[in-house]
Amino acid sequence: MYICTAQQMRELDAYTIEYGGLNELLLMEIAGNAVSHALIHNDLTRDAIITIVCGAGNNGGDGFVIARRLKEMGYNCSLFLAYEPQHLKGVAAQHFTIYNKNFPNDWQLCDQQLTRLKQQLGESTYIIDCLLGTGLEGELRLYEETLIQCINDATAYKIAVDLPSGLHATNGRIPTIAVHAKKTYTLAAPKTGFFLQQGPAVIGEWHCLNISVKIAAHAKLGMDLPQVIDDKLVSSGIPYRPADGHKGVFGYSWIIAGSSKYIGAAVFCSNAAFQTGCGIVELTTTSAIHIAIASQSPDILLTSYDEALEIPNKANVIAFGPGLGREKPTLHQAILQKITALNHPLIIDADGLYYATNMQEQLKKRSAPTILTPHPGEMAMLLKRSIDEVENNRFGVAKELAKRYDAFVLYKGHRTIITAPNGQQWLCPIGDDALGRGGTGDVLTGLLTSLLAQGSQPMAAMQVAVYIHAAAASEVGKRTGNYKMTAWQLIDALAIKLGQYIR
Ligand SMILES: NC(=O)C1=CN([C@@H]2O[C@H](COP(=O)(O)OP(=O)(O)OC[C@H]3O[C@@H](n4cnc5c(N)ncnc54)[C@H](OP(=O)(O)O)[C@@H]3O)[C@@H](O)[C@H]2O)[C@H](O)CC1
Ligand SMILES: [K+]
Repeated sequence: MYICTAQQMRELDAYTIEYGGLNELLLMEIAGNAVSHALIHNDLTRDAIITIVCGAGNNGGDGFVIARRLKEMGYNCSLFLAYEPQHLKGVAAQHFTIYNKNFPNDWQLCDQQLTRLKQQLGESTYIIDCLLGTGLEGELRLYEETLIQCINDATAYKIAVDLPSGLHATNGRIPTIAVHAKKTYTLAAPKTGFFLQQGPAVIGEWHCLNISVKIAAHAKLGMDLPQVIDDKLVSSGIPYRPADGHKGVFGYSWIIAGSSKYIGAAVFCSNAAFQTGCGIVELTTTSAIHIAIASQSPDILLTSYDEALEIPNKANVIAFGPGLGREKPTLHQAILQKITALNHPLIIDADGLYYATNMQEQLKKRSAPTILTPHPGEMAMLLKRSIDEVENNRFGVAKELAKRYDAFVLYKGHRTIITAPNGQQWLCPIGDDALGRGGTGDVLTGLLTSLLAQGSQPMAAMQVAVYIHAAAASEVGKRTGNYKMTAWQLIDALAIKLGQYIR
């Protein structure tokens, strides 16, 4: 499923109208119909008391269609207009006229004191938010701010049409206040703002409704749209596991990680790799922690980087970085030099990224794939910008880094973005605060290493890894509470989750 900015949505609308034989009036009818059907099938009970609040733009226009359709089907539905009907323009005005022909004067105006509206919202079981959609510009006006506050104050189940009013469709910012939706029925495509900044906090559960907009025309229009990772894609990306496979078939991961201070990073990364199906995992780390690791994880082969670096000849993927620390720059820089020259897929994570900043040109020349896995602080370090700057442009900076290093980039965040060297992007739509704990990043690197070792291509491995990692964490969080999930519990849950997604 493709993701659009507000501007891209407008261009695709215009294309649909010009080349698809549909006009704006019809598109709005299709949109309102699609939402009313979804509401009836998924949400509304027969005794529901529904209030639809409409603004003066086309988001409000969708609301007039929804109100008409629900009333036609006998639902108890009240329509509130934010502005006098004479302020309506274009197709929204036309749809209001159609509504008013079918249900003459069966609507109310949000009065100055908002007493009628507040009373109605208080008695409602559902509020359908059609105040503002993709047309929001700049700071919210005080009047709309007050209306949104009234909607949020009500206890009714709130459903946003296209997006919660007050949320900026493209950048995910909420300049003042936004409707806190339990659910969002978005039209034609989810908007980029759903996955950025404050967007995820207000959209609730979201569903995309097909309204005949020609999304497939994006390539013709020169748009490079990111896509959302979904269950199907994850299932198709899990490497095939033949029943007669032996350890040699399931790959050999070489993980270079850990230090006296960060023992856990090495343990979690290598165990995540081993416990998600990789045939053999070799961990190269400081000999000072060998005994601690061996007693905890006897399945992992151990070598030391305190002496000359031995390159395991069976290794088919290398991960470098978790828990290295920055205390031994000469040693770790030299290791990165050596492994960069090898013809293996190479994942660079955590402190490994610190050493990678000195090696952009060598990394760029690699013929085997390189995968960089920065969080926002590491992205800021790699691009020499502030965290605010990179976070304000997550899709853009991920592409820029991929291009600079000719690498795959897994840009961690509440909604992780993955990017191929050619700029193609995918977004993970799930993940919550259960993952906000030390060790979970090391687990992700281990899982990614394991999938590559088992034969996945880099893009598929990243898609599966971020999604399974997030889905497994949510499940553990549900069981233990999000305060309590440990990296070990997450590792245990990974293999079970992978099993659920195997075709
Ligand atoms: N995706 C599709 O193909 C379709 C989407 N539809 C729906 O159309 C809206 C977009 O409609 P648009 O008219 O462009 O914009 P909105 O309704 O979201 O917003 C316009 C109104 O918002 C007011 N506005 C703008 N900024 C502010 C602000 N800062 N504070 C308060 N109010 C603001 C604006 O008022 P003005 O006085 O500034 O004009 C307008 O009243 C999309 O989201 C979908 O719901 C189509 O129905 C079908 C096709
Ligand atoms: K809305």
